[in-house]
Amino acid sequence: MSHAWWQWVASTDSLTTRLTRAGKEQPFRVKLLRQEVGRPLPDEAQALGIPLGRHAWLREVALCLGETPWVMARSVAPLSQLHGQRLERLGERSLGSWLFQQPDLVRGPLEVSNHPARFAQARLVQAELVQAKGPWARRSVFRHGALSLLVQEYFLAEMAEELALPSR
Ligand SMILES: C=C(O[C@@H]1C=C(C(=O)O)C=C[C@H]1O)C(=O)O
Repeated sequence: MSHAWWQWVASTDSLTTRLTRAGKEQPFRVKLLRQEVGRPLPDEAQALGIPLGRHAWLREVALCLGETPWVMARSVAPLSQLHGQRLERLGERSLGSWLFQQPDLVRGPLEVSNHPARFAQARLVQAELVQAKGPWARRSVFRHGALSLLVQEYFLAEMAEELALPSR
């Protein structure tokens, strides 16, 4: 992985904040693609340490600068661990704006994938505006009290283009 991408993929602070800064004069926007209760995919359930088939809150967004999606994201939280956080009310506010306000927040290790296209398409709604293609994907589990929240992020080729990042 190039150093330029490492600065993004390995960062553990708020991606929302980084994107907002990198986008300069372009406005940062969370485009909500899908938010529902459903069953996590097997590897998502495994990452969360929950049995297969348990219901979870699922959220898929495109993180955009101006009209261009730079990152697609899919987040998963076990329904049984949600007590009053009202995450479904986030709408187009960034999940990070809530997460990084939690004083007890702990972020688990980052997993990185360099085959995100296949990985992403199996998960993300095929948004009419973008096929989730890009060089890198990452995910980690955030813990806040009894809540575990899996956040998966797919860095898109458009972001590489706009920031003149290397292909990998
Ligand atoms: C975890 C963060 O929140 C971002 C915002 C998301 C959302 O609004 O659904 C999903 C993934 C993250 O990239 C962050 O900003 O680091």
